[in-house]
Amino acid sequence: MLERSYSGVDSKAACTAVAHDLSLKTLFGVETSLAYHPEIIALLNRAKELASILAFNVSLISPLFSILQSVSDVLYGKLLKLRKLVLDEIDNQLKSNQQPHQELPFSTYMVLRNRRDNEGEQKIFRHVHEVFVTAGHTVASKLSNTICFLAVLPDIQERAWQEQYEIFGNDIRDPTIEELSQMKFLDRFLKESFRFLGPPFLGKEATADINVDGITIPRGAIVVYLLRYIKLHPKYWNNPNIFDPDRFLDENDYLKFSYSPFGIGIRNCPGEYYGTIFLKIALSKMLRRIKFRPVEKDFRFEDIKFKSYLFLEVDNPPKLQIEKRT
Ligand code: HEM
Repeated sequence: MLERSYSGVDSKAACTAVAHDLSLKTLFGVETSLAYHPEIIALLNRAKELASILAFNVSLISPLFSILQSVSDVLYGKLLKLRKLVLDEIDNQLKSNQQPHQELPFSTYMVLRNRRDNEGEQKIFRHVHEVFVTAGHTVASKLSNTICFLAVLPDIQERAWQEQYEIFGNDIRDPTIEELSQMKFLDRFLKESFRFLGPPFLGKEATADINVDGITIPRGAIVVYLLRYIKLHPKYWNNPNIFDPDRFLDENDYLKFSYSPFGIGIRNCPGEYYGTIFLKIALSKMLRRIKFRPVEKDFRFEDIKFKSYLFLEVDNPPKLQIEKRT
């Protein structure tokens, strides 16, 4: 039960718990309440940091493979409690499930199939862990970072709340798909947030010789495109460093490929729809219930520092004060 207000809330830990709980619930049908397990949250965040160090130093993976394997086994070992929570819940679900297995959540069905194929528990848990990383960490970091933007941009937060009020009045029920599609300002807010938060760069291998402005990129070359640079370049955006959701009012105002937070082409993100819907539901529910502001009152958007993990993330999230809306 929310009291009137809390001060000093660590949005990163809170959002890691919420996002992982929800992705486990959606994809495995498992209830975990990770907010009551701060040590698991800390380990999950450490695992993400390890993964991002490797992502930026792929050349280390091969020479250090056996060391990395042991580090990751220690990490998985420490996550035993989580493994138990998840696998016990899946077992309960399977025991009480009267439907054919195809009716189970997709990921539970995958675990079951792995078991039938006699995969070891370690391998099965790795499958569960992959879901944490792709579905849990991505939305957790986006959720905590967008809350941080709302907190330090009170006018934007007020407009986002106003839109919710127009759709729901004082009702705090879950939104329907139709109501989600009415949240145009929230859409623009998320788009603008992703301009600051998406991956700093993406890499692709050229599958054929490609000619770009007279320069030939040979087949097999790795092409790295610097998204961060493009998304904040004054050639493509007016006042690129200003946080302005309304720049997305007219989609013709920006070049298609100067904005691609979910990647481009056939290997783009398959979780785009899930991730966006997740964030809209979570933010809609929060905006209607609470107001965020930084404990340090002078903290402004310009004070935010970004750091590259797998994605760009707010490196210095302010502690938040949250206040219940009446
Ligand atoms: C809102 C948060 C998310 C963002 C910003 C995001 C962004 C991205 C980006 C930029 C890529 C690389 C695409 C490319 O190389 O062109 C990617 C790949 C991927 N994402 Fe996401 N993602 C998000 C959420 C999710 C979720 C929720 C899932 C799973 C349910 C997911 C699963 C994946 C997978 C499996 C890939 C690899 C696709 C492949 O290599 O074929 N993502 N994501």
